[in-house]
Amino acid sequence: MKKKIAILPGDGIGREIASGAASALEAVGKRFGHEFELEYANIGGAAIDSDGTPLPDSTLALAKSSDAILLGAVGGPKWDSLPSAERPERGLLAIRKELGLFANLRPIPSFQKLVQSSPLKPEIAGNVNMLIVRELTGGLYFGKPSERRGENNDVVVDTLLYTREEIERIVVKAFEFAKSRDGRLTSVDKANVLESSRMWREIVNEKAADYPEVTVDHMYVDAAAMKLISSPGQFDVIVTENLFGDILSDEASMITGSLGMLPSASLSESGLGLYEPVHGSAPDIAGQNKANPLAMILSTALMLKYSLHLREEGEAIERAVQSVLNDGFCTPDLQMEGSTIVGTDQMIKLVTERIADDVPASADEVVYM
Ligand SMILES: NC(=O)c1ccc[n+]([C@@H]2O[C@H](COP(=O)([O-])OP(=O)(O)OC[C@H]3O[C@@H](n4cnc5c(N)ncnc54)[C@H](O)[C@@H]3O)[C@@H](O)[C@H]2O)c1
Ligand SMILES: CC(C)[C@H](C(=O)O)[C@@H](O)C(=O)O
Ligand SMILES: [Mg+2]
Repeated sequence: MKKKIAILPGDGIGREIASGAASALEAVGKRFGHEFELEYANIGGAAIDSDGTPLPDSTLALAKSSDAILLGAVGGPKWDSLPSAERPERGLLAIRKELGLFANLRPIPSFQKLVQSSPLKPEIAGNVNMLIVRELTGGLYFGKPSERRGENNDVVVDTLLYTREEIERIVVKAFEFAKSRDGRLTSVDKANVLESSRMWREIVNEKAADYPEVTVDHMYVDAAAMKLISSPGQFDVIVTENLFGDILSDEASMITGSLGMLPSASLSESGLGLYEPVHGSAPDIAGQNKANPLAMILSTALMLKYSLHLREEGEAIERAVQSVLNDGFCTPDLQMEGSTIVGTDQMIKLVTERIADDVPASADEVVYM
């Protein structure tokens, strides 16, 4: 089977970890007899430098003509002083909007082997398997007006806007995931203050009638932030609006132990998917061979499962990652007893070799989604 994959490395560690995705695909292709045609394009700061815009038309065209898209990360100090409409992050927001990638899935599992990496007590962090379903193309990120005003530019407005349809489709997506998992859905909002959250809650309650097998509860976002730390094991699927989901997923990464461990999938109604780590371009460690490439490699596994419908192949990557961690290898962002710290390149090599080797499933296997 031949599939075309767009790879958009972006900036900072995005460029270092993207090679992990390519190596993993090469190993999967060899072992399972698939041909992956990888085409690279710029996005973010790299695209500002090459084309003068964070999302060149050619990058968007490549993404649209591909079977799936892999993205590293965008942004960095070099472009931080640009006006907000010209920043690297705008390229990321624009590709999400242009491709209609409204459903961002961020699985948060605990790995037994990594339990020391979490600042939480092992009995709290050790038994978690949650999925954050984040709305990705609406809310404060896209509402207009969003501008500085007044004679001295000292008044500012951002707009949190959602249509009923936008909320319905993400809520339905979350119910579907909850139905196929543990049957528990937590909708996170701020309905004690925000009108948008009141409509969100109304829609969740309406849709609940179609999913009698799913138990629904509502939680205010401030309380949810606390519960993620005090009792993360209580969550199965969380559904929430764009900004709340952004913040809560970085917080939740500390349950697994590092931002460098969290992959994500962003899906459209047509089925096109973009896969990227939850983390950013990490300028503080870029170019030092210190970045954890596993979030990117695990995003590649999600791509195989959710866009290319190659579940066995995706699980082969997840199993290879697990096996490398079980043998005590980790990048500097992780902590394990008796571990061997390796760099980005070596971690990529270790995982790639084990994809080729067909490692057996381990007893504490983590399946991301
Ligand atoms: N999806 C994206 O492209 C994305 C996501 C978040 C932030 N950003 C951008 O990235 C830039 C830096 O933002 P930030 O520093 O707030 O967030 P960040 O996620 O880049 O980094 C936060 C911290 O986590 C560490 N970290 C992140 N990924 C890691 C990995 N794979 N391995 C080891 N350590 C890792 C970093 O070293 C840093 O200390 C900004 O320009 C921001 O806008 C982009
Ligand atoms: C870089 C930024 C625009 C982005 C977001 O806020 O969505 C990032 O933080 C993420 O989580 O993917
Ligand atoms: Mg974020």
